[in-house]
Amino acid sequence: MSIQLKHLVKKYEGSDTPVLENVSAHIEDNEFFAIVGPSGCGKSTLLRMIAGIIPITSGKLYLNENVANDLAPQERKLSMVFQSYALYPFLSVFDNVAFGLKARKQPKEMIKERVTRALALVNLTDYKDRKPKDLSGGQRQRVALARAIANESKICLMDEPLSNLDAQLRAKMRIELKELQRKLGLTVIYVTHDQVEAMTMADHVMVLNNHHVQQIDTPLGVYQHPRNEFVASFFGTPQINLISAVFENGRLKVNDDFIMETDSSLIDGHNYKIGVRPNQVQIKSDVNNGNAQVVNVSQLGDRTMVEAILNNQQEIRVVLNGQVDIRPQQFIQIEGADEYFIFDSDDRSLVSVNKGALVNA
Ligand SMILES: Nc1ncnc2c1ncn2[C@@H]1O[C@H](COP(=O)(O)OP(=O)(O)OP(=O)(O)O)[C@@H](O)[C@H]1O
Repeated sequence: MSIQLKHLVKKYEGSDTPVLENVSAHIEDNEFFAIVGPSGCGKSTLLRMIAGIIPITSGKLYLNENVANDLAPQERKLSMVFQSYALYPFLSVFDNVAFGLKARKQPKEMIKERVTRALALVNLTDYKDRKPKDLSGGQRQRVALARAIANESKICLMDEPLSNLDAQLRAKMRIELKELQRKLGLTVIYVTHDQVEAMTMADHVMVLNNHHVQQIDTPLGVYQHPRNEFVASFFGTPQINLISAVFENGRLKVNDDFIMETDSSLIDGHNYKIGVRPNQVQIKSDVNNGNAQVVNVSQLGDRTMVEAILNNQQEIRVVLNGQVDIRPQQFIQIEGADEYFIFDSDDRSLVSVNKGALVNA
């Protein structure tokens, strides 16, 4: 089932400012589509409009190329998995999974077959007689998932379904969910504020902020070609460095001491932001007198994160592979970047992707 959003707008009753403006997207059949963005940006609102739980203010929603704005939720033939699993505490796992099918008065044999298969898919066959209170968080999550699967709707909407799980279980469930989606050929729309979740699971990611879609792209696309400063800052840990600079005489002047080389021709006298991912910063650490002083070092196991101050002004985060022996107070030499982005300081859009050396003014 494909889904199309055309210029969707949502205003809640009693408010003049829209929560969402002009949201358009095409979600292909069998696609895992993630909606990401900070708290309050309207992710759940968008999902609820697609589900039919709240009305669309304007714009059109197409399900399989048919306008679906006015269809009741049950007519949309989709299933939903929420952050709170919404399981019935007094029903067994089996009956929880069977609930929707029973409510629709499906034949008994068919219900048994579908529920059994759904429970097997999520590895819960041995737990079918238990009550939700006797399950772990991850198992409860899988019951909710089995219920969505048993409905055999081809579209599954998920709102932060893994947010109540501990880090280890989350990582495991991400893989299981992705596998299930592939195996069953589901079209999944997945809401999360977690960039890692979006990056690891999705075929395409929609980044929402400030009532608008910032970018729709593949996970690599949003990382390698962020359309603006917000997207660049949202993806990647630790966060991208953003350094103010002005374009003068064919070079980006960071301050009176430093200049970043660029081969882009920019507007003379205009302000830009240099965006450098921490792992793209080139440094020399075995120097007596470098251009930056280390303020903090975090050993991350396989990597070392160094926070340093360039010329007592600009803070720069650097990530180095392996365990590197660098200490606070020490000087390092920041040499430039293997790759960096240039953003326009006014509208914060991406102007170009560069590589260059940081040289003395
Ligand atoms: N029923 C409602 N009436 C009025 N405003 C609402 C209603 N529901 C949500 N909002 C507002 O709409 C905005 C978007 O909310 P929404 O729940 O869609 O955000 P979200 O991106 O899912 O956030 P989170 O990640 O925190 O769950 C918020 O400012 C919220 O306060």
